[in-house]
Amino acid sequence: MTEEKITNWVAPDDKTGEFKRGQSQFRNFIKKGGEFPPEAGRYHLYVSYACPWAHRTLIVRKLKGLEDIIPFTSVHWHMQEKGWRFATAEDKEEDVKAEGVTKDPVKGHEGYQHLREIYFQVDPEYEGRFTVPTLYDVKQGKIVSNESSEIIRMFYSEFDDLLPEKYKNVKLFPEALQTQIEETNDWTYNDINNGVYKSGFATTQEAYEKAVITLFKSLDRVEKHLKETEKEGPYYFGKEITEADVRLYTTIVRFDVVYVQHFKTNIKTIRADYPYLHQWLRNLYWRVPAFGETTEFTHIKRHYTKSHTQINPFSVTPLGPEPPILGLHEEVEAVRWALERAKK
Ligand SMILES: N[C@@H](CCC(=O)N[C@@H](CS)C(=O)NCC(=O)O)C(=O)O
Repeated sequence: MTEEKITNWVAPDDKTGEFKRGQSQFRNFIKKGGEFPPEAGRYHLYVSYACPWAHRTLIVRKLKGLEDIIPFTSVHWHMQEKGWRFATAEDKEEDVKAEGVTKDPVKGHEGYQHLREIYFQVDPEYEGRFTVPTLYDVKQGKIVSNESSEIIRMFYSEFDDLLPEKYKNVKLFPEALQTQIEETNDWTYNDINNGVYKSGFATTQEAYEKAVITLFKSLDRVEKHLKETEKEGPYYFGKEITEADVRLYTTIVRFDVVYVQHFKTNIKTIRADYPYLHQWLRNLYWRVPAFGETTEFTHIKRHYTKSHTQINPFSVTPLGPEPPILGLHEEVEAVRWALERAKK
C-alpha cells in the first residue's frame, strides 16, 4: 500500500497513470420555499482565485450583480497537505491584496485555519475532498453545494426576485440556446476544462498523449467555431455572454500562463497559434469587468507551480510568459511581423 497524500493526484501505484476526478459530495439547491431559500447575506461563497471551477462562480456572481447578496472569501493560493488554508496576518501583502483574501469571516468560524474545518463542522464523518467552490448556508451551518456547475445555475435565476431589472435580464442559459450550450459543455468539460488536468497529472506517457491530443483537437474545434461565427458577435454564441463563455474562459485564461509548461500542454499556445480564441479571450478580460476583475494571475501562477509538488517537487515558479495576457490589440512579435508583411 502506498501512502495516501492529498497532493498525489494520481496514486503512485495506479498503473493507468490517468487522473480521475472525484464527484462533488454536496448537491443541494437554493430554491424559494425549499430548505435553502434565496436570501441576501445568508450564503457565503468560499473560492480560490487560482481555481478554474471556483472562478466560474466569481464571474457569474458579478455578471448577475450578486455582490451585495452573496459575500465571498478566497483562500490563500498555497494548497498543502491539509488542503486550502485561509490567509493570516503573516502572509505577504502581494499574496493577499486581492479582494476577499482574508481569514474566514463567518460567525462561529473564529479561529478556522483551513477550509476542511468547515466540512468537518458540517459533517464530522466527511470523507470526500475539501474543494472550492463551496457555497455555505450561514444560517443553518450547512454546505449547500460544492459543485461549480450547479452553483452557477443557482446564481442565474434563484436570486432574481432580489435583483434590479438590469440584472434579472442577464440570461446566461437562455432557452433558445440550451441544447447547444449543453452539447458544447459536454466536450468542453471533458476535453478542455478537465483535459488540461488529465494531461498534467498523467503519470504515464500513454495517458498524457491521449489527453493532450484530445485537448488540442478540441481547441482547434473551438477556434473553427469562433472563426465561423465571428460576425455574429464577440461571444461564443453571438452578441450575449452565455454559460459557454464562462466555462471556457477560466481554462483559456490560465492556458499560456500555467498549463503550457506546468501541465505540458505545449503543442501550441493561445497567443501565437489561435488568433480567434486569443481575441475572444482578450475581449472578455479587457472589456468585461466580471472576467478581468476576477482574474488574479499571482494566485493562478503560484498555486499550481508551488502546490503541485507531485509534478514540480521544488515548487519553482517560472517567470514567463510576460505579460500574462496581451493587450487587446497587442500581438506576439512573430504574429505582428506576419501581419505587417501581409499588409505590404
Ligand atoms: N467538480 C468540482 C471540482 C472542484 C475542484 O476540484 N476544485 C479544486 C481546486 S481547482 C480543489 O479545491 N481541490 C482540492 C482537493 O481536491 O483537495 C467543481 O466544479 O466544483
